[in-house]
Amino acid sequence: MSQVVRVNTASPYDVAVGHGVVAGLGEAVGGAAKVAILHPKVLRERAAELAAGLDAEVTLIQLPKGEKAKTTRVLDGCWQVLADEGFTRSDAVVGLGGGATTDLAGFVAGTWLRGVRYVSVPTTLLAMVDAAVGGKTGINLKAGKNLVGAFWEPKAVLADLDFLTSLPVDDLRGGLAEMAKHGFIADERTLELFETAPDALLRAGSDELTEAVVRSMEVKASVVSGDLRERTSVGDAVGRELLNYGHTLAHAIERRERYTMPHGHAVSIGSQFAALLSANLGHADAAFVERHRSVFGGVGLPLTYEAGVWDELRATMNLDKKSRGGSLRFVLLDDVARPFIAEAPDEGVLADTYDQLTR
Ligand SMILES: NC(=O)c1ccc[n+]([C@@H]2O[C@H](COP(=O)([O-])OP(=O)(O)OC[C@H]3O[C@@H](n4cnc5c(N)ncnc54)[C@H](O)[C@@H]3O)[C@@H](O)[C@H]2O)c1
Ligand SMILES: O=C(O)C(=O)C[C@@H](O)[C@H](O)[C@H](O)COP(=O)(O)O
Ligand SMILES: [Zn+2]
Repeated sequence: MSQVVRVNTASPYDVAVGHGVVAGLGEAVGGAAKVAILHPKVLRERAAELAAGLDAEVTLIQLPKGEKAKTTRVLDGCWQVLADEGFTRSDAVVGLGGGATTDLAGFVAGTWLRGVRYVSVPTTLLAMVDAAVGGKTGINLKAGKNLVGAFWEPKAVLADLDFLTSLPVDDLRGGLAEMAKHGFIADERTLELFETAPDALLRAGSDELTEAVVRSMEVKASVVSGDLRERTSVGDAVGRELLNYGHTLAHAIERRERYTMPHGHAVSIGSQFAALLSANLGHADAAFVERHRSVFGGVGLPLTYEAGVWDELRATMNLDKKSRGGSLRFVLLDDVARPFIAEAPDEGVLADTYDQLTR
């Protein structure tokens, strides 16, 4: 079984999803004479197998694990390798790994010679449904998450579900957090799957997980097709910022944790905060807040965070990309698929909402 989800931006591309779709890598690199495959250590054997199957001179670049790949030092190291190997504008970069790998690899591709062909091969659930699709690439700084980056779209995304069989269950959970987010922002059926089959969603290879993955990719593809560069949120007409639901607090927590908390886990906590804030601003009702707890909590994701650290988190949020001038902006929901932007919410309400989250 394999399916294709189309991303309809100015440079359209396909996301192939199914078992064995990584076999399409040769075609996706489009006749490049040199190909660099960036991958974490855990995928070194798969990277070597894929390299052997390509009709190109392949350079394997092993990256540090997880967020440690998204640094200026690693980025500089990758540029040096491409320079040493003589990569030109007709060559290609492949990101084989989770979202940390695809964020870094996409940025390497987008910046080398001001941009070369990029192919994304996501190998975690989170990367398949979110990070590998949509062209956001970048790295973290000590000052904050994803503060440096660029929009650089892949020529193709190959989401091979076979990779999920080796993924630890906690990494599956991280992907489920972004999928639950996609459910709340746009897709009631996804939420039903979380509510009726949470155990099946935690099992690589289940029909329920495959259905939810494809639905999630469709949500992501549809939003980025309408607003690739995150420019159109005005008043209640919310563009790509919709995909940032739960991320304002999540990114501040990740920074506070020095990027050791998995992104999806932070998104789960941040989404609880977003639901509570919406209720406290008089929008969502108590049942909607409770639905967040049961959907994210039902697959074992965290729902609360430490008391007494609001001031630090709040200061980090000033650099959130949705902020304008000194004002915070939050993407919130009245209900499923009913978004609005909360501009500069009252600071007292924000602090009280955080207090509720810590209980
Ligand atoms: N660009 C975007 O639109 C976007 C969207 C969502 C998240 N992100 C970013 O994605 C990152 C999180 O991605 P993630 O959750 O995939 O984390 P990750 O990339 O750190 O991967 C999690 C772990 O799984 C390992 N791994 C990868 N594939 C494996 C496999 N098939 N089997 C066993 N282990 C495997 C990795 O080496 C890592 O240790 C964050 O940096 C986040 O900011 C980006
Ligand atoms: O694709 C998007 O747009 C998103 O916001 C998806 C998020 O899940 C993702 O974590 C993204 O990297 C956040 O982007 P940022 O612009 O807030 O750094
Ligand atoms: Zn995210």
